[in-house]
Amino acid sequence: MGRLVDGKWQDVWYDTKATKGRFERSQSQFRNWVTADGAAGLSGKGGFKAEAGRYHLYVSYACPWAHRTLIFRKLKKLEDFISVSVVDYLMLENGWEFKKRDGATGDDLFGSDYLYQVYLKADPHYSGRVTVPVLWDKQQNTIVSNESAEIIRMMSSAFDDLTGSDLDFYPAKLHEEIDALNAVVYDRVNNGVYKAGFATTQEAYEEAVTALFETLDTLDQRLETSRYLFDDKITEADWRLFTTLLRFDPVYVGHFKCNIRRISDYPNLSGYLRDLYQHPGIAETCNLVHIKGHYYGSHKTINPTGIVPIGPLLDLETAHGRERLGG
Ligand SMILES: N[C@@H](CCC(=O)N[C@@H](CS)C(=O)NCC(=O)O)C(=O)O
Repeated sequence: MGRLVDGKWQDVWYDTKATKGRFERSQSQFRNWVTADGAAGLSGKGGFKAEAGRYHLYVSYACPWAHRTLIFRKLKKLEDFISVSVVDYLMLENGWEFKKRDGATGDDLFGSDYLYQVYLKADPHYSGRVTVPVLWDKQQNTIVSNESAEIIRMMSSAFDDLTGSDLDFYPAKLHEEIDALNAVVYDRVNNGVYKAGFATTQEAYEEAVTALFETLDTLDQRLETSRYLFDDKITEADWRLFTTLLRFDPVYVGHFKCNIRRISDYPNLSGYLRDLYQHPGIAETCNLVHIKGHYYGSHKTINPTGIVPIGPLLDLETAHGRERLGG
């Protein structure tokens, strides 16, 4: 775990001293957008037109943020249009590494050893964290974006003329509602588990865990009568919640001490998780060996022995019974 400072790698863990033990996630710095015609998007510069074979994704199967992009690449039929490299699941003193083992592919573009070397190709003086996912432009040789929330929005629509996909996970009439729910789920659930797990004071931990379970309780109620978060059509908000729910019982309950309840204890969230997992194409994007191996093996300040628990037994394949709610 570490960061680049003016282009030099430094091996440092998150500093929570200045924030009373609270983990604060830093902002992603590459914020350009791929658009259908290459015009500038909501932030950054223009010049990134949607074209077949031009872009490359760097992901980790372990990472919930990168997992979003793998799901959108699959569902939006982008696999033949955007290539992908998968980092090794262990993230140690050199940050994310490229190795060819257990589904990790190595760096298919440059043969790099470490992901920070890819960041340095885009900006030799980069300062900041070296995170996945990364959307790379093979034409301009730079990073388009390292912000998953924005990469999935690009994938949602920019390539539609090429792929012929008309699946819309962010329908215009729901923009405000989806954005509002995403903001809560991001703060209290997606990032909430990290705030609990990386807290270094009791107060910071309890604050995060309390907010997390209050929100899970509310979501479970919402899903009592609604198959997905917005009635019977899957939206972006569902996929953003899914990647955290998938990791919850195998990792966040134990490793991040998010243990008031398990997802399997929630009557509706548990079936909802299975429903999304069983959606065509999704199981192939899920890799529990990388997920468990990464968290338990990489965070030595939390789990010094690196031992990966064998359990829990998961039932992701069993019937979810949610067809009764429509969709
Ligand atoms: N806001 C970013 C966050 C990405 C992120 O933090 N990814 C983690 C992996 S789960 C990472 O690469 N962490 C490395 C680090 O913080 O040094 C996004 O959603 O794309």
